Amino acid sequence: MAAVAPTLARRIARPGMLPLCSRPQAWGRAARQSPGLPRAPSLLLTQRRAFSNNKILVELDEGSGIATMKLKSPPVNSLSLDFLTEFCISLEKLENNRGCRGVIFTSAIPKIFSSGLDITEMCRKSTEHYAEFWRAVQEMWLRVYGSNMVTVAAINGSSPAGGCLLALSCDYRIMAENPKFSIGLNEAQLGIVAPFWFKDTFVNVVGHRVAERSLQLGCLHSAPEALRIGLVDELVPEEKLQDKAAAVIAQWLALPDHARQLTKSMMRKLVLDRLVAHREEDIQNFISFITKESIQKSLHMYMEMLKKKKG
Ligand SMILES: CCC/C=C/C(=O)SCCNC(=O)CCNC(=O)[C@H](O)C(C)(C)COP(=O)([O-])OP(=O)([O-])OC[C@H]1O[C@@H](n2cnc3c(N)ncnc32)[C@H](O)[C@@H]1OP(=O)([O-])[O-]
Repeated sequence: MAAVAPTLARRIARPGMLPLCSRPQAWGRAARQSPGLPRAPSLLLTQRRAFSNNKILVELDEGSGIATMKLKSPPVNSLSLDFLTEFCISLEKLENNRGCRGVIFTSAIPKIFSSGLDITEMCRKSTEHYAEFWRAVQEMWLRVYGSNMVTVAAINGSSPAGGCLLALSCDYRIMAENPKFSIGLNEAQLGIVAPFWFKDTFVNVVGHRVAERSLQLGCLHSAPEALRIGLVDELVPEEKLQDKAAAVIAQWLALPDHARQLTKSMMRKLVLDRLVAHREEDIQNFISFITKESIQKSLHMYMEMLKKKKG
């Protein structure tokens, strides 16, 4: 896998090449085949296949067609360029496997789902690096938001900013009912601005008013508050999270794939098309924004604040 990752990173990064996700995936593809009557995954006598790279562990239950992608990039599952590259490779493998019909995203790190974009990737780097990094962030979102598969986030820890975006991009969100875990698009607290496609994804989940207030204030919502505003769909005790996620996917997979996929595509197309049509412009916007001295100062201060809080 280590040999494959830089190749994909280059494919994602090279402006002249057709981007991997030049077209969202939820349309223009034949429906996945349902393996038969839907059954609860626990009742199946099935084979599990696992594959892993440095930062993602994938398990596919071949009987139910449900895969689990476990994020395992200590200490906090930050979305670095390497992480995003490996994430997209793993997801692409599942997308290409017609036996896989649903994916659960969860974390292998206790108490943290994902800490969002890796802030160090946005500090004092070259414009080439920023372009490569931002293309990889776009790619993750295009792949998850446009996926043909049923996607469920089993949020077993805190999930700020980019971590929240990953969860928001899924079809369904279940969070561990621990009031210490928080989730939200807190970019404003770092002195940075969530791009339009983060905002659109958020609005599509919670509605305009709730999204506007939450974005302007850079809110991190506790798990109960996240349920109240519709940012997550349900809370369950942490030990029941994975079983609940599998049961939800089984329920969604009970419908004919083509009808569910076309409906998903119809609901998400506008937002996906907007980024696909303006991908390069969005990268340039990111570069102009992130290279501002004031923004670099804000990010530096935020990282210092994280270190102080720790020490
Ligand atoms: C336009 C752009 C849009 C941007 C979108 C984004 O996603 S912006 C991202 C917005 N994200 C946020 O605002 C989240 C900021 N993070 C947090 O709030 C907390 O770290 C936590 C709640 C995730 C975990 O709390 P905890 O007490 O369990 O852990 P801890 O706090 O002790 O950290 C352990 C180590 O990890 C480090 N590190 C942490 N996060 C990041 C990161 N994103 N990146 C890099 N590094 C990060 C931290 O510095 C420390 O390093 P050290 O000193 O060991 O070298």
